[in-house]
Amino acid sequence: MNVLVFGQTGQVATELALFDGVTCLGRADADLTDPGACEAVIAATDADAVINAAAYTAVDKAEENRDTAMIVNAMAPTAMAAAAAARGIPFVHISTDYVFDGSGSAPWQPDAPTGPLGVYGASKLGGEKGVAAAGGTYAILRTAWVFSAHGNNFVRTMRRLGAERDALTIVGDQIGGPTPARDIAAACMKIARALHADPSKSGTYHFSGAPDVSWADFAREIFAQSDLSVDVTDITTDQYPTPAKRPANSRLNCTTTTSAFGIERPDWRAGLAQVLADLTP
Ligand SMILES: NC(=O)C1=CN([C@@H]2O[C@H](COP(=O)(O)OP(=O)(O)OC[C@H]3O[C@@H](n4cnc5c(N)ncnc54)[C@H](OP(=O)(O)O)[C@@H]3O)[C@@H](O)[C@H]2O)C=CC1
Ligand SMILES: Cc1cn([C@H]2C[C@H](O)[C@@H](COP(=O)(O)OP(=O)(O)O[C@H]3O[C@@H](C)C(=O)[C@@H](O)[C@H]3O)O2)c(=O)[nH]c1=O
Repeated sequence: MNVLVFGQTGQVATELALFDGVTCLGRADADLTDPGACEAVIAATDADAVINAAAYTAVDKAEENRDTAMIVNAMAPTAMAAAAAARGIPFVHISTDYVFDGSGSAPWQPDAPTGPLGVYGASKLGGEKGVAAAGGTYAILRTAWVFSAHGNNFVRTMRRLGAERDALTIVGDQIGGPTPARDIAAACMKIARALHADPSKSGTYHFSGAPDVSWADFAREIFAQSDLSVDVTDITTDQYPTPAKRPANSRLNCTTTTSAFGIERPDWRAGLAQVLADLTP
């Protein structure tokens, strides 16, 4: 199957590029600040499916760059979904746990009420709504806390800070499932194939790594597996002020992803070991 991917340099796009039949589009091929250009690329493609792995992902910066975040994360995916619908090919769109308000402690079901706390989450929710309303075959795959050997992510941040300091304070009251980018790429490919065969599987799905942990415990595991001796102290969200609010409860219930596509939650600790091996020269 030939698959057109928006995104080239990002964590998930880099992993998607490793699959046969995938063509990745960078900014020079399709700039998401120009939704019409994204639409035109799909109108001209002979691909069997489209995956959108590009997004404005700078959570704090989005607070002051609302317009760009909205165009890239809401308007561009909406235009892509319309173009894919017009061509009759499935569209897989990646979204985020940050569409939820983080209340409670139960894992969020895909049809649970949304309530983004910041601009990034609101812009991603706008994209979800546009994709679902476009009338084509689609999957919205919400994931969380993505990490890989390249790009910006918590693992690389912790490795950098851990090399400089012997003690860190990390938020311990935000809980979620760290997710290896490699597993997200594999899930997107499997879902694209399944939708191609059976459009009735269209809908919103969840996919995150297991077990759920706090950022502080995620950091502890990163240091343990890296043989770095760093003392991690839990702090509360209030003690780590940021421009954008983050959800306290980012747990995602992924059962419908397993029942519809046979995709299980990956153990992120194994994914972390792979990523650290890739990072070590
Ligand atoms: N990172 C995370 O922790 C999480 C991510 N997600 C979602 O997963 C998906 C993939 O995220 P991830 O791989 O981490 O993303 P990255 O932040 O690693 O990469 C973002 C990608 O989007 C591209 N991009 C940004 N703006 C534009 C633009 N205007 N035109 C063209 N390309 C653009 C970037 O290209 P360039 O290098 O040119 O800027 C880059 O390739 C996104 O939908 C994200 O919202 C969901 C949950 C968690
Ligand atoms: C660096 C650092 C961060 N933190 C906290 C801040 C925050 O609550 C948490 C994670 O910080 P980050 O800024 O790396 O994570 P953040 O950019 O918020 O990550 C999010 O990115 C977007 C794209 C998503 O879609 C989400 O799923 C999620 O992965 O760790 C500390 O407590 N101490 C520290 O020293």
